[in-house]
Order: sequence, then C-alpha cells, then structure tokens
Amino acid sequence: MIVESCCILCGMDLSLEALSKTIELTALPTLLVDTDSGVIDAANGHASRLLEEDDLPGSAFADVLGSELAKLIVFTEAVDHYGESWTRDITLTARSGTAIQAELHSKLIRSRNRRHLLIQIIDLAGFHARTQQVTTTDLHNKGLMEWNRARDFFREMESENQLILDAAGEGIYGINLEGKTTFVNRAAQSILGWTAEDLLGQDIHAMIHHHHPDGTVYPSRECPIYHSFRNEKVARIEDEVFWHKDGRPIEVEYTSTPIYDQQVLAGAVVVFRDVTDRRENERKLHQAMEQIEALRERLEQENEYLQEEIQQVRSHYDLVGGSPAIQRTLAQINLVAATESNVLITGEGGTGKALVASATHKASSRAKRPIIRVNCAGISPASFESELFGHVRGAFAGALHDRTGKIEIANGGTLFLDEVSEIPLDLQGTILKVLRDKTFERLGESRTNKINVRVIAASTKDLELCVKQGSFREDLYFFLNVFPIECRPLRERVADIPELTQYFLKLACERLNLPKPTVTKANIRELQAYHWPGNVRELQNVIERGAILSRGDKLVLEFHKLGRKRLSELDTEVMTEEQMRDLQIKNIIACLKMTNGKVSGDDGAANLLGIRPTTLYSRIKKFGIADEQIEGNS
Ligand SMILES: Nc1ncnc2c1ncn2[C@@H]1O[C@H](COP(=O)(O)OP(=O)(O)OP(=O)(O)O)[C@@H](O)[C@H]1O
Repeated sequence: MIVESCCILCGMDLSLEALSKTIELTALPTLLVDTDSGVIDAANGHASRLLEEDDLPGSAFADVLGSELAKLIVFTEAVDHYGESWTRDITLTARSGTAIQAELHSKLIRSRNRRHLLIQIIDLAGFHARTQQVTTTDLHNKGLMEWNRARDFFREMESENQLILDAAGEGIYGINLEGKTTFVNRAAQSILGWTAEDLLGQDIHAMIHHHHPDGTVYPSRECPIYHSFRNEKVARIEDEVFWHKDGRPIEVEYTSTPIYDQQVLAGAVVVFRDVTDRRENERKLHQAMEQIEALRERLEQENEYLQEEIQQVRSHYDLVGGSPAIQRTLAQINLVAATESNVLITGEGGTGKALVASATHKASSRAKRPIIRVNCAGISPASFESELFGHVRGAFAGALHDRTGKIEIANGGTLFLDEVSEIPLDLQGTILKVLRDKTFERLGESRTNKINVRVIAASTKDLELCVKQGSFREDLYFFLNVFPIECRPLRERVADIPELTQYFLKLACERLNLPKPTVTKANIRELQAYHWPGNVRELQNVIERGAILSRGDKLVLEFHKLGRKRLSELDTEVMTEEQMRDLQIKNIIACLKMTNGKVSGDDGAANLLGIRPTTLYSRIKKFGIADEQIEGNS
C-alpha cells in the first residue's frame, strides 16, 4: 500500500491541493513535509488521530518529533540519497505527550519546484495488536476447523448409519473431545425428553448427567464417559441415572466407547438403555423373593412344630373309649368346637389333654390352619417371649436370624398353651394383653402385628389353687377358663381299658411290623387292677412293650417294677402333700438311676414314668434334682 501510493504520487506533477486529496485516501497515517521549511503541508485524518492534532498542516514537523530531530535529519538524508527509506529509530510524540513507537516510511516527491517528504507512519503498538488479533483469529479459525472436522466426521457417521441409529431401541449419542453433543438418535431423544436441536453442540453432561441418584452434584471430570475417551477405554456402567428434561431420574445402564477418525481420537459414542422398569421389576421380584423366603421360613418352622406334635402324639387324634367320662368329654368337644371360646383342659399327665385340644381344633372352623403347641413347662423364662412372639435379628445377643414366634405361626388357627401354669408370673400380664388385644410385637421390632388365634390351654396343676397361692394371675385364669374340660384319670374309667388296649396293640404291631398277640381276659383284669399313675400314656407304653415281648402269642404284660404296686394296695394309704412330693422326688431319682440319667427315648426315664420328656425335665428342675443325686448310688 505504501509503495503503491508513493509510486502514484511520485510519478505525477501534482499541486499541493491534489497531493493533499490523494494522501487523504491512503489507509496509513500520512504526512507531506516540505524538506526546506520542515513544515507539514498536508496530513490525512489517520495522521491527525494518531498525533492527536486536528490542524497538522502548517505546523512544524519538528513539533511531533520531540527530541528526535537529529535522527530525522539523518533519515531525511537517507531519503534524499536513496529516494526512499524507512526507520524505526524515530519516536513520535502525540499532542498529549504520549510517545508513539512507529515505523516511518518515506519517499521524496518533487513537484512544481518543491521537494516534499511523503511520510507514512506505521504505529508499531497498533501493528503488534493487529498481529496478535490475526494470530488469535487464525487459532480460532483453526479450532473451528477442528471442531467442524469432528462434527463432519460425526455427521458423516450419523448420516451413513442414520437408519440403524434410529432403528436402535437403545439411546445413542456422540460427543466430541470437548464433551459437546455431535449426534443423538431417536430413541435417546424419546428417553431423555430433549430434542436433537436442544442437545446438539451442547455439553450433554450438564444437561442429562449433572447429578447422582442421591441428588449430589456429578462433576463431569468424574464421569466415566469422559474417562472413557480420555483414557481411551470402554466404560460400562450399570447403576447410574440420566435426568429427563422434566427433571425426573431415569435409571440407565450405558457403554461409552472412544471413537477414532483416521486413528485420531475424535470423541465417544454412548449407548444407553432405560432400565427403570427392569429395576422396578427386579425390586418387586426381590421383595417377592423376600416374602417367599419369610413364608418358607414360617412354613419350615410350622412344619417343625407339627413334626414335633406328630412325634409326641404318635397316634392319630381320635379319642378312644366308651366310658361315661369319655362320652362326656366328646360331647363337650362337640359343643365348644364350633365356638371361638377359650378352652381350659385339666387332668393328670397322660390323660389325653393334648388329644382333646387337638380334637377340639380339628372339629372347629380353624381346622385348615395348624394347632400350635407351646409347652410352657419346657421353655426357659428368658426365651419365653421370643418363643411366643418371635424376634428380629439382633434383638438380643445370639439373635442371629429373624424368628417367627409360635403365636404368628398359629395365626388363623389355634394356640395350645400346654402346662399353662408354668408361664413365668412376670410374663402372664403381657401374654394376657396380647391374647386379649390380639396384637403383638416381635422382640426388637416396634411394628404391631395383628393375630387371630383361638386359645386352648391345658394344665396338670389345679389352676384355681395356683391363683390362690399367687403363682398364677386370676385375670389370666378367668380369660382361659371360659369353657373347662376335665380329663379323668384312667383308674377312674377302667371301662375304657379293653378298647384302649386293642387300639394301642394294633397301632404298635402295625408300626413295628409285629404279629398281633391275643389279649386274654386275664390281661384285661390285670390292666384294670393297676392304678396307672401315668394314665393312658403309660398304658400305651405297657402295651407296646407287651407287643414286642409276646411275639404273636398271648399278650405278655410287664409293668415296670416301679409301677408294680396295684391300685388296691395304694387305696389304703393316705399321704400328706409333703410325703407325696418326697415320694415323687424319690421316684424320679430311682427312675433316673435305672436309666443312667437318660431322660428321653424308649429306654429313657420319661418313658418308664409314662410322662413326656419335657415334663420330666421341668420336674427335675422344679424339685432341684442334681446330677450327684443320680450318680451317687448307681
Ligand atoms: N382317649 C384316648 N384315646 C386314644 N389315645 C389316647 C387317649 N387318651 C390319651 N391317649 C394317648 O395317650 C398319650 C398321652 O396323651 P396326651 O399327650 O394327650 O396326654 P396329656 O394329658 O396331654 O399328657 P401331659 O399332661 O403329660 O402332657 C398320647 O399318645 C395320646 O394319643
């Protein structure tokens, strides 16, 4: 530009006015200085602005040179000598005093007998600023080019695969190295609620992946998608959420795969799936599995209890006998079974109390649900509540699993409180409240559960006496004793002995696979003469032993020597309560010595005594019989 304009000016013989007009057109600050007078004859607008002087023509050029006059003279000579020259040595001074670092480019112009210096000024500070701007623009353009290249790559990829991408059920989107969205398929738009226009060119992490499921901020630098292309590794994530446009979380699993454009990393493609429904189904399935597990556990325990019952009762639940006492009991069962009334069954051990409870349940409308027996004499006071109400894991030391209580298992059926007099006194109030309110809580759990059970209780002890003695709560006694049934001892209903004998003999022979021996009249007489302290259970044991001993011939009866005293011999004896107690203790000790301390099993002391092992255990405990007493004389 400088060279061009100067050439034009140099080649013509122009008036000063024409020269002034011409330099006005030049793009650089330009001055026309008379070489003889040093006066500025013309200046363009750029020069006026640069030197901050509106009236440059007519002023001395030396005014804008400050102390640089000597340098100008040298420069002028150079121009004079060579016709043109340039310098960066001269610093101009603006009117405000600001020094202007400049490059001066000058040519000599001869016109109409005058010589002028045509000086064009390049403001070096401005020049540098422009250079920088050019560089920045260059870089920016280059960046844009890069970006455009990546976008074109993705576009190309998208257009080539558009059909496939849109047909895919999974959401698919691409991001470039800056995390800006480069394409989004149809499924992604419909899952996320954002359109392609909303997302393209935007930081997609900030739009759909900004928070964790718990609501905490999810910085993009922690995002596996970014890691995947920064580390050039595929990332597979199964438990994160993307956020829908309407702000709701979408449970997703996704894969982020780095992609390359001619071996240069270009960004990543993210393929994701909305797994909200699947997770919901998984949760429901999990809940269902938990319920099934709880039910299984409950059934297992129910089964365990029922097995226990079966083993203890052994025979089926039919009450055998035609005596008036049995007839009366059957009538009472028929009467009360149809109601929901609580029943209290009393009678000596082995008289059939459990059988009556069972028969009452079987004849009731609850027969389809189980009857659950709680042997109150066989549970330690410490575990009583847990046994009855159940507990949750961690409710107390040693509670490693949840446990369903018997009361819950009996729900819908019958709760049979056997040996009810043995419920610890301090728990009787709680139990009464639960049975009355029909609600309970498992130990360690505050949730209240409803129950629907019918209560049948049994006691060998005289409960009225227990109330008088203060070991049993009166209110609980009245609650249970709505409908009393008394099981008479076997010695008071000897008429049942022939039928019971045949019945037990048949059962034993079938079970043990033995030929059935003949029951003689003498057998019956002998059986009816015995006082049966262990009642029907003892008779059952004697008959079973007889079946084994007889080997198909006549029934051989072998009463245990402890029981050899006949009813007639005892009839005349009268003993005090204390004597009875001593006798009972001696009897148990003697029996345990015979069985070498063994309580349960066929050859155990309980069997010999004709009582249940649990009952014997509780008596041993009650009488404080110690091991030494058993071992002492053996
Ligand atoms: N009338 C009966 N008909 C058939 N079997 C009977 C009869 N009475 C009792 N039994 C049998 O005698 C055994 C003892 O009966 P059960 O357990 O019902 O007595 P219990 O009074 O509950 O005894 P305990 O007080 O010692 O628990 C059981 O095997 C039972 O089947």
